[in-house]
Amino acid sequence: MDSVIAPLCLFIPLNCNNNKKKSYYCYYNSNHILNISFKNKIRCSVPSSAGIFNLKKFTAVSFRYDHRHRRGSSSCLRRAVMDSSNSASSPDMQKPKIVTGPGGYVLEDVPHLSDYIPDLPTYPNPLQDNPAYSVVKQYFVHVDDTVPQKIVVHKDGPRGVHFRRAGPRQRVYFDSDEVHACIVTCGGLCPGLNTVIREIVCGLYHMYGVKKVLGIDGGYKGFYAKNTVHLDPKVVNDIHKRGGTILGTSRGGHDTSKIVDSIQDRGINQVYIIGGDGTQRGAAVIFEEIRRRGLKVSVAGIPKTIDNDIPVIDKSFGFDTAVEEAQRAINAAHVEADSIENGIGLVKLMGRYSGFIAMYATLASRDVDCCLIPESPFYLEGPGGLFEYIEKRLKENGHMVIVIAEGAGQELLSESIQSMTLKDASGNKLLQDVGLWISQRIKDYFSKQRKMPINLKYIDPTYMIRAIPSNASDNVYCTLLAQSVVHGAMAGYTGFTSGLVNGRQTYIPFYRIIEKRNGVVITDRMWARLLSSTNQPSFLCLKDSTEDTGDEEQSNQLLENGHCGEEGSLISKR
Ligand SMILES: Nc1ncnc2c1ncn2[C@@H]1O[C@H](COP(=O)(O)OP(=O)(O)OP(=O)(O)O)[C@@H](O)[C@H]1O
Ligand SMILES: O=P(O)(O)OC[C@H]1O[C@](O)(CO)[C@@H](O)[C@@H]1O
Ligand SMILES: [Mg+2]
Repeated sequence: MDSVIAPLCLFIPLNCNNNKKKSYYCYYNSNHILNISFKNKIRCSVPSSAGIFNLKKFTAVSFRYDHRHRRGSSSCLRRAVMDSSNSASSPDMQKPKIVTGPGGYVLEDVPHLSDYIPDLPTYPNPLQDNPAYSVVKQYFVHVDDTVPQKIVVHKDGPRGVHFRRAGPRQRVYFDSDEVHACIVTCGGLCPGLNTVIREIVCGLYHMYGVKKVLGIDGGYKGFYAKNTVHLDPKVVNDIHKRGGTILGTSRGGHDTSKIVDSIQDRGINQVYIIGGDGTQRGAAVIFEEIRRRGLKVSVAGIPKTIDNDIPVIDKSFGFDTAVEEAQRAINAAHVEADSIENGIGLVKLMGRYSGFIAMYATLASRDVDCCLIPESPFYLEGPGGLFEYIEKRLKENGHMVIVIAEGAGQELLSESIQSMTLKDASGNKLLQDVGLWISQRIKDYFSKQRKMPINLKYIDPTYMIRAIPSNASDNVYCTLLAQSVVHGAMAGYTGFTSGLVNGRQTYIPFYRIIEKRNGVVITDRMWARLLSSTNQPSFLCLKDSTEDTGDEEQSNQLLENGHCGEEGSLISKR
């Protein structure tokens, strides 16, 4: 094994350490020369033959100059990656941590700081002395506790994939005084963002005695282009009562090396990243860069998306609040439609690629006659089409309510409107307004082709359902997520997202969260329930629904989520 011992203390020439705000990195180049650099500009080189290092095949390891150990004219570098066979840049480190056991047991484990930094000191968990927690029997989570992804299993089937159970560990990898945490929020708004921020700050402060917490202003770009704010329990005390995020958010602006430079320069060692699928992708590359540089920095994600499109987890926070708020719009649409002859109430709800909000709002409301989502293609004219169904409903009932997700029918829009390929700053496709488009098509059809007077009221509560504070149950959920993520980072886990799986808090490796997008499975029972509640056409001919569509994603989801045969779980996305 090409084992290399770096000295705990390294003397840096005087001209390199005269500014406390600067960070110095040391890289071994291919000739085994130690390069000391500031912001990637090499300042001086020390040949390994100086006898300090015993280097063999050792590349791309970085050290952070630690100002706290500065003594006179000499400086001390933190002991970092020592073993080239286990170095942060080794391909082995990039592989998922899979642990297998008897009966087809699989643990998809999360990375740990000790995977790439040996000999890290541990400390007793300060919670053991906290009067609030010390009375709780078995408060600490057993190291071997894991949570199954599939809870519906057959007698002879494999035990399947598991995730590490979240919660406080007996020993932690950070001394409380050493922790310098930061929190960032990215992507679109979602009810509960402020609650998660509040509970991370309060969790760090009250459970672990951490006093240094920074808020990054305005999403990823805030790391290098904006100011930071100090956060403590007093600052965040009331923020859960407000919608939005006190930190601000943004799309785009993810520059990995600038972000990690900023983390290093500020001496941050716990990074809490709240955001959706794009944000978690960004978090994964930040984690990889941090690991490549061999830094003792935990990177933890908290999944956020109003669209509920993040896989593996039961649901995302703020989703229930959004569905509840959507009820108000649907109710208004129903009242309007019911009060006039041939009234049609049309409500557009969020859901770029996934129709969960529309589906759950429809199911909850019972006033909706037709729900249109991106996962279920539909057509307007001809037998079995939307227009035919609207006419039938109006004749039967005198009014009707339609809910449409913003991503539904986009293929129809691009046929009639010249296709636009505009994208937002994060690269997400900008959608055309399906609500306005379909309103016009319905009006045109009934006035011009059917000569039938209708009264259509279009309600677009898009931003109203995500700009509000979270409701009571989402507040509790946000608290559990925030505390789980704090326990995980303190325990030295990194490169993970904290999420609810089958009702239990878990740590999920980033690659599982970002590998695919979750959507409504239209061959699933939940969609069948919706169809039977609205009585709308499925817009599928019999051939389509019985034929194997070859959509592996959908069939996998059906099996993976334990949907077959499982009844009664309110939190699963069935
Ligand atoms: N593949 C990626 N690699 C690195 N960063 C990314 C990637 N995708 C997105 N990001 C960054 O993540 C941030 C948020 O992404 P995005 O705007 O897609 O929102 P999101 O997190 O998916 O949330 P939502 O879609 O729920 O609003 C942006 O700053 C974007 O630059
Ligand atoms: O207008 P913005 O802020 O980009 O957000 C709109 C998008 O955000 C989402 O709510 C996802 O966060 C999508 O449903 C929607 O398309
Ligand atoms: Mg997204």
